[in-house]
Parts: sequence; C-alpha cells; structure tokens
Amino acid sequence: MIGLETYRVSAQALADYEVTFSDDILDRASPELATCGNRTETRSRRRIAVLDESVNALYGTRIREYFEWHGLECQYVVLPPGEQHKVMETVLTVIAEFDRFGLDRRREPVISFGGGVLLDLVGVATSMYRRGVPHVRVPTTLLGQVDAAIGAKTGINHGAHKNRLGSFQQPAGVLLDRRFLASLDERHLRNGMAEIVKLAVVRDERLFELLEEHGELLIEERFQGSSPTGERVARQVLHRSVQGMLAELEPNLWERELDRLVDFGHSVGPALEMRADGELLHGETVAIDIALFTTVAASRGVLDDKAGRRILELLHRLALPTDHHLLDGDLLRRAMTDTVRHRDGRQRLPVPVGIGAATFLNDVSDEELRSALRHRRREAVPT
Ligand SMILES: NC(=O)c1ccc[n+]([C@@H]2O[C@H](COP(=O)([O-])OP(=O)(O)OC[C@H]3O[C@@H](n4cnc5c(N)ncnc54)[C@H](O)[C@@H]3O)[C@@H](O)[C@H]2O)c1
Ligand SMILES: O=C(CO)[C@@H](O)[C@H](O)[C@H](O)[C@H](O)COP(=O)(O)O
Ligand SMILES: [Co+2]
Repeated sequence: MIGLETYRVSAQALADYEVTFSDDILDRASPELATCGNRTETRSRRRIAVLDESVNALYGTRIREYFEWHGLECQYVVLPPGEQHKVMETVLTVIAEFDRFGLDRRREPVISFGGGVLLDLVGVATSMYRRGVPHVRVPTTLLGQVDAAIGAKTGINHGAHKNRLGSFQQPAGVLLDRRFLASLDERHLRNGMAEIVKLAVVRDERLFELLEEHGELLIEERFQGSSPTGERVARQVLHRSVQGMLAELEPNLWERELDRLVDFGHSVGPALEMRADGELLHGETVAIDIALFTTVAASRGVLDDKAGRRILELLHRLALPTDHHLLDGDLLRRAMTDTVRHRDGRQRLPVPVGIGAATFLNDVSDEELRSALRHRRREAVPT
C-alpha cells in the first residue's frame, strides 16, 4: 500500500518464444510440429489445426498424415481465404470450433497453417478464448514468414478500418518452412517482397543489395533454391529479413514506443488497402506507401536523389505498384488523420535517409503529400 487509499499493482509479462527455421516440417521425421507449443508438464495428445482453404487443398493430406503418424488426435478447421474474411464473424466461427473441440486452457496448442490473414484472425480468437490459449503459427506465405507470423500482433478489420480490433499475443512458437512457398503464386511472392523491401530500406543495406541483385531470381525460383546462387541467396534473404524484423520488434514487442521503423510503408497504405477493397494486396499498398514517402524524403533533401531512385527502381524491378488511381488528396488526408490517432497524436512518419537508414518526420503537411503524389505521377515510367 502506498497511501491511505491507493494500492499499486505492478507485474511484468515476459515474452519468450522461438521462431524456428525448419527445412521440411511435414516430414514425419521432423519433431518440431508435433512438439511445438506444448510446454506444460501435463502434455495432451489432442490438437486443433486451423487451415487456409488453399493450404488445405495443397498440403492437407500431408498435414493429416503427419499428425496421425505422431499419434496426435487432431481436429481440423478449414477457413476460406481472403482479406474479406479477416473479420469478427470468422473469429466467432473459429471460437465455436474451439468450444466444439472442448479446448483445454494450456496444453492443447491451436496450430495455424496459412498466410497473414489466417494467422491474424486465429490470433484474435486464441487471444480471446479463455483470455488466451497457446497458438503455434505456421506461415505458408512469404509475407507471413518474414512479417505477420513472427511478432506478437493479432488483428481483424472492423468497419472501414484495417486491423482496428486485435491484441498483442506472443505465439507459442513459430515454424518457418520455405517449402510452402513453392506453391505460392507470383503475385503473392511479390507481395511478400514488399515487406522485405520495407525492412531493407529502413535498416539493412546489404539486404537491399541482395534484392537488387537477385530479387527476380528469388521470385522465379520461389525461394526454393533451384540454382546454387538461388539457394544461397534465398537462405540469406529469409534469415536477414526475420533477424532484422525481430531485432526491431523484440525491444518494443508491446509497442510502448510508437516511433516504429517497421511502420514504414504503413502510413497511408492501410487506408488505401481498405478503400481498394480487395483490388490491392497488403504488400502492394506497402510498396505504394514506400514510393510516396521516399518521394517526400527526396523532395525535402533528407534523402539523396540517387538513393531515392534506387528504392523506386527496386520496386519497379520487383513489379510492385508505386501508385494507384484511388490514391488522391482526400484519401491522403483521411489516412493521415487516422494514422496520427493510431500514433497517439504525432505523425511519426518513417522516411529513408539513405539505403538502410531512416528517420521520423512529424511535420508533413497535406500539401506536401499531395505534391509528392503529383511528383510521383510526373516521374512515373509509362508501362
Ligand atoms: N500481424 C502482423 O504483424 C502482420 C504483419 C504484416 C501483415 N499482416 C497481415 O497479413 C495479411 C496478408 O497476409 P498474406 O499476404 O500472407 O495474405 P493471405 O493470408 O491472404 O494469403 C495469400 C493467399 O495465398 C494463399 N496461400 C497461402 N499459403 C499458400 C501456399 N503455400 N501456396 C499457395 N497459396 C497459398 C491463400 O489462400 C491466399 O489466397 C494482411 O491482412 C496484413 O494486414 C499482419
Ligand atoms: O502490417 C503490419 C502489421 O499489421 C506490419 O507489417 C507493420 O510492420 C506494422 O506492424 C504496421 O505498420 C502497424 O500495424 P498496425 O498497428 O497499424 O496494425
Ligand atoms: Co505490413
């Protein structure tokens, strides 16, 4: 007690989880999937697995064979793919399945197989159910592997807003297996590349160079290492991306600090993504946002023209969009209003000051943004 009427409660939550690269998690000889997330002494042989519909079609048989071989009794829930399903209704469907299964509180990890959409929404369900049940994440998209799966954020869209509802929930474990990327279509590979470009621009010049030199090869080989160079670079790029992302996330996992470099690409992007209503993928809006704020930085002179050009050229080379017809002055203004609220009253706009280095701006006017947009359109390479 610190006064006559006041009791202070002070407790700390420890985040402690592992992100593990594994070469073939569905190989029955790999123990990771069978053991991941079950750290309690009273181990259970039951699991509930939530699968994206496409992942189920492609890998469902192998996943079922794996759990069966390991003597785990598993219930399967298959969810339809697509950002339009990242809503509360789907979360409640998942929760109804937990009830039907009779999910124990700690010893029966929920295991998710899918991209960022599925992981985000199952994350919401697992963080709410009994106020938190363990969740093992198995990302099957590039974007999932380098970003969505490895931090502590869960989220669903609500109203007109991206990720308006969600929670911070550390995963019980994350298993990264690039073999899943073999079946990913080219657009979704490029989409994942956008989050890698984001990270490279703000903190890792070497990663940026690797993308400049080998980005197209990586996409062509779907990160499967069909050539010796492709193999070496795929491993390097995935490891540098995950390592760099975790280095940004770990010291600020609960986002007490709102100046976040990994928000680069996400200042007006989320509003554009919602407005485009399925026409643009998440990573594509990240690319458009990167292009816009690179232009802001170059126009201000905090970024030299050569570096600015390299960033835009890399986006073009990776066939990522750098503009969209729905991006206009009105959208920019409304996006910034919401972003400032999300960042607690300040803009905190990450912008590059070189390749691999960034700063935050807090005084960008609506006119400056509109002017950057006009500038981008004048410079746009006709296709
Ligand atoms: N929580 C976070 O920190 C965080 C970070 C970044 C992005 N996100 C969220 O992630 C979402 C985007 O994730 P995404 O890009 O992975 O999209 P996604 O989950 O929609 O998956 C993309 C598509 O690929 C299909 N698919 C998945 N795995 C496949 C495979 N191995 N082979 C073939 N097809 C496969 C899916 O069915 C889907 O159609 C957005 O909602 C974004 O907000 C969250
Ligand atoms: O897209 C996401 C998370 O949703 C990440 O790629 C990104 O690094 C950041 O977490 C976002 O910039 C901020 O996300 P949010 O708080 O707006 O959901
Ligand atoms: Co993102």
